[in-house]
Amino acid sequence: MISVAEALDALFALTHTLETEKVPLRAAAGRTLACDVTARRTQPPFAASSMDGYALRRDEVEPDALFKVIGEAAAGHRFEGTVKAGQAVRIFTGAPVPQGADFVVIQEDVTRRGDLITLGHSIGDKDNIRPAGGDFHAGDTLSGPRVLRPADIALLAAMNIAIVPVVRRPRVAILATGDELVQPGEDPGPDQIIASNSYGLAALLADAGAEVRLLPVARDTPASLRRGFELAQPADLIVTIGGASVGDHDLVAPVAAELGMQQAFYKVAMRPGKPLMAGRLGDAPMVGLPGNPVSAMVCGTIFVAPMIRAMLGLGAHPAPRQTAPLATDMPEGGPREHYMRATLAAGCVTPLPRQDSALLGVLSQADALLVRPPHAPPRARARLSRSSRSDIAVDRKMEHP
Ligand SMILES: Nc1nc2c(c(=O)[nH]1)N[C@H]1C(S)=C(S)[C@@H](COP(=O)(O)OP(=O)(O)OC[C@H]3O[C@@H](n4cnc5c(N)ncnc54)[C@H](O)[C@@H]3O)O[C@H]1N2
Ligand code: MOO
Repeated sequence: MISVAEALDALFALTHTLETEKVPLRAAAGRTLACDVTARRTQPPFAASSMDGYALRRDEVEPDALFKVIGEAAAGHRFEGTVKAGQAVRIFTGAPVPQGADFVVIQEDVTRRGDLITLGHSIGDKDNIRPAGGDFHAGDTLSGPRVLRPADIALLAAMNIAIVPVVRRPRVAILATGDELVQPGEDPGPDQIIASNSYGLAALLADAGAEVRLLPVARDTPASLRRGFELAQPADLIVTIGGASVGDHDLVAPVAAELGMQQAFYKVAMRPGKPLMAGRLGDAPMVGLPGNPVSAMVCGTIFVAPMIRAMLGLGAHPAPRQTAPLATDMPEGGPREHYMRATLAAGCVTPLPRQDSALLGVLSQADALLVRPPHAPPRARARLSRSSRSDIAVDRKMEHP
């Protein structure tokens, strides 16, 4: 059996960065910016007032100084003239500062009578002017690749970028297998259960940036599985669920092999998730996830979501990890790397008491996976010493590593 790190490397070797496409700015949120984008303008494009008040010359600011108001500058409407000695221009937030002026006195510090103003006594040094280019200059870049957050969308808009180059979303086809499976909302027979994994995986991979197709469940026959693989094309990644183990009805590997799958590996030294398989089927990588619900979700988090990010050009990186103090004593670990469902509270990590890989209720309570290396020695609960810290994978929401 290969290690988790070896399996992840083999999976990354099956992927490549997808091509770039252009989308309108409104459709770019959450997408991956494909390359550096260059600002088409300077912001602000002119020195702008940051307050409502009066624009005048700094060297004339002194208590009780008197000025004549010669005009007005509002946002979108500059004052065309020049401010000379003894003159001021009424100005509003966002307006271009008129020529000759280099200071804005806020209106609260001014007394106005007709077109004359008198300054108050506590004006201070702040000029209340935002310099041209104070935010960014034409030619500055927003660097890619990166996942575009709302703040990035605002920045691109200000840069006057209406069409955004993004990496195409990986098309993922999810094929659940098993005679026992029906869709949510259907009426299961006495021996049937709901195909929960497909929905959890779809949510996980869509969140990672994929465009997910859920195929009809394949029955436990070679013909139905073959049909499922046909329906999976075209895809950038085919993910099967179930039928990966050694039972008489576990047909994914033999049928995929018959269709020409070149196997990269089968079985990983991890718990849960041991019967994971992967390879290339036609042009697309294929990952065969184990059927147990938690196994499928853990493998999705540790392997498939990182593959999606690699295809988006975000780099070949494992799910993020951090360390946290252990809140409870732990016995010696087993031979496989163990991804234990755990909770984080007050910065400390606690494994949940039941770790059966069928328990979705436990997975839903978890907000982290506690990673125990193979043959981990017993661990005492942390007493605020660094040596008692344990690795945890993924962030608070397991679907978003
Ligand atoms: N003799 C052995 N038996 C098993 C071994 C083994 O090494 N030797 N490995 C066990 C482990 S570990 C796992 S994990 C499972 C993996 O089995 P399969 O990938 O073949 O999965 P299935 O048998 O099809 O299903 C297992 C379990 O999960 C349920 N399931 C399947 N698909 C879905 C779905 N889309 N949504 C919800 N639940 C699903 C299925 O009904 C079964 O209960 O094998 C062990 N056995
Ligand atoms: O590997 Mo299975 O995934 O332990 O339940």
